[in-house]
Amino acid sequence: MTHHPSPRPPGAPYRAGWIHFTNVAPILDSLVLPEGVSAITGVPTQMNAALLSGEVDIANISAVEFIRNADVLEALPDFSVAVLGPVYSVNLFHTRPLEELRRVALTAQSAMSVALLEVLLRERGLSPVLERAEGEAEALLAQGFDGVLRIGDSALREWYGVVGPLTPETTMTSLPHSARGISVTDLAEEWFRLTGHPFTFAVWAYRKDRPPPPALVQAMREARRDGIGHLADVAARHARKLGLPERVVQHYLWNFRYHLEAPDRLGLHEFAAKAVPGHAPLTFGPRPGQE
Ligand SMILES: C=C(O[C@@H]1C=C(C(=O)O)C=C[C@H]1O)C(=O)O
Repeated sequence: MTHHPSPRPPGAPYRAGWIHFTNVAPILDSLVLPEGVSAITGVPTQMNAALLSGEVDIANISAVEFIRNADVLEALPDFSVAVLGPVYSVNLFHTRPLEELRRVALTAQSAMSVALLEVLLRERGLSPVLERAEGEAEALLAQGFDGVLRIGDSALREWYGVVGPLTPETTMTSLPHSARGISVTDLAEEWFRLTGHPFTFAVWAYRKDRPPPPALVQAMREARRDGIGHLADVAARHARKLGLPERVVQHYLWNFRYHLEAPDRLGLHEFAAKAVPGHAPLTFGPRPGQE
């Protein structure tokens, strides 16, 4: 896919598009946009489209859209939403074993998780019917789907609703994977079982002809340092918003890898080879200090 919107006129404001899920809060919550930069927010598929149409100049987008459009996009070298092992918020809720799935409901909010699910099903030689359908997992399961893919804050809440509660004796990782007849398969954990690598869900991508002003990248790095340095506060604030225990949100957040380090790139390249064979080479901006 190649898009050619006209270049930004000199002096025009630089526009950012943020997917503002809780997992990006440690970067975005304390971000102070430099002068001349504005921002809109939306779900992943909206921000993917906004970046590709030229409506915004930079966005934290689904990694798969970065890979599919690697000919026109470049990514910041040190920003990611990645995990090694479970992520807790990219979940397949199912009522029969994976091998017996017939009809799976997909969310229209996410490009990444759909592409990941397709890779994981293919690796197991499975091919259930995949359909777009919105709604809560339990409601969709009651309507005849035997699998429901959910992402983001609502997936985290629904996961906890099925497998919780956390008690002082338990940890997030010791919670069961099924309860009340519903199993939850965490797609990032499945990816880890398959590859032993992290899974990179999002990168911060921009059009190659519209790189971000250095002041914006600097502000993002400072905001991330502040957010990670005050993770308990970020978690407490978002736990209230989500209606989840603080301990759950704190574990959810500290589990993310936000710096696109070598293992995260390895996972990204491995996923790219599996999901988008023949993709253009992935390019990244200069590393901090080398700009
Ligand atoms: C892991 C998640 O990460 C997000 C998932 C995305 C997607 O599925 O396309 C895009 C951006 C990420 O921030 C999540 O929100 O559950």
